Amino acid sequence: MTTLDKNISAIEVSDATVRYKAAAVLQGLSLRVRRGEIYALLGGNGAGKSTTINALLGFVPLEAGRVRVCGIDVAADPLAARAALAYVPENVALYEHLTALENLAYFLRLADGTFDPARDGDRIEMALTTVGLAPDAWRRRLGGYSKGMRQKVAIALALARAVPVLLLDEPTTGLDPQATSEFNAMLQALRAQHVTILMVTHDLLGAAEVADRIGFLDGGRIVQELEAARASDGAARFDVQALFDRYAGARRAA
Ligand SMILES: Nc1ncnc2c1ncn2[C@@H]1O[C@H](COP(=O)(O)OP(=O)(O)OP(=O)(O)O)[C@@H](O)[C@H]1O
Repeated sequence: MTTLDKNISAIEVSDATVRYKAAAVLQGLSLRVRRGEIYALLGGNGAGKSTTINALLGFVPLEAGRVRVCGIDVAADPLAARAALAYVPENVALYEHLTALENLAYFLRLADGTFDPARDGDRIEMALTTVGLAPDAWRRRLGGYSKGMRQKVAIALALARAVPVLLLDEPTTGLDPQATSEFNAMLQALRAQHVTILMVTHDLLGAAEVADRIGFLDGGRIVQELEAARASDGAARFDVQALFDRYAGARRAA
């Protein structure tokens, strides 16, 4: 994984404008996520959250501005930028008829032809352990997995590939409280490995539990940004009432 350097931006969006036909969806969006940081991007329907992810992945052209991932300009070198990213959609697409171990081995070999599960299997096991997938599930087909378990496999794949930046789209939607709490624990484990995470969500309270910073997107730009206070044990804490007030303020300001 990458070295933790809080001064280097893993994600840097500067004055980005994206237009679909007549409508400007991102309107001068600026956003920085530091290495090893968990950033939650909140916003109402149509605020431009998915468009922000698509801009990071180089799937939508910018009318103005710039997007960089680990210092790589997405427009100039989309393949190199994409190699630094793992995108985990709300509904993960992996092979249902393969086990977790087989899925990881297959996709790792696809990403790197020299990958050999017999020699490099430790990488897979470490990744599955970090995301907290119970070992008794490793040899079961994904067809019988819950949504939370599939998500763990997708994130384990990113970890095994040593991808420095994760983009998570609505990761806790449809997870039950147990799976949500496991997801939160997994994010802490990823943070310990200095993975940078941009998480798009509608869940303000969930974001307050795991994020280092929360940004509110409205009208295609960040209208409020809040940083968690650090407790003496190092844990990030938000004042939840202040968050709600700021969110309401953000929506009025937009
Ligand atoms: N390919 C497209 N062509 C035209 N308009 C689009 C396209 N994709 C998104 N839009 C519009 O851009 C706006 C922002 O969409 P986006 O999907 O980025 O919002 P969002 O914040 O992710 O919303 P949600 O929470 O509903 O997923 C919306 O008004 C949407 O209808």
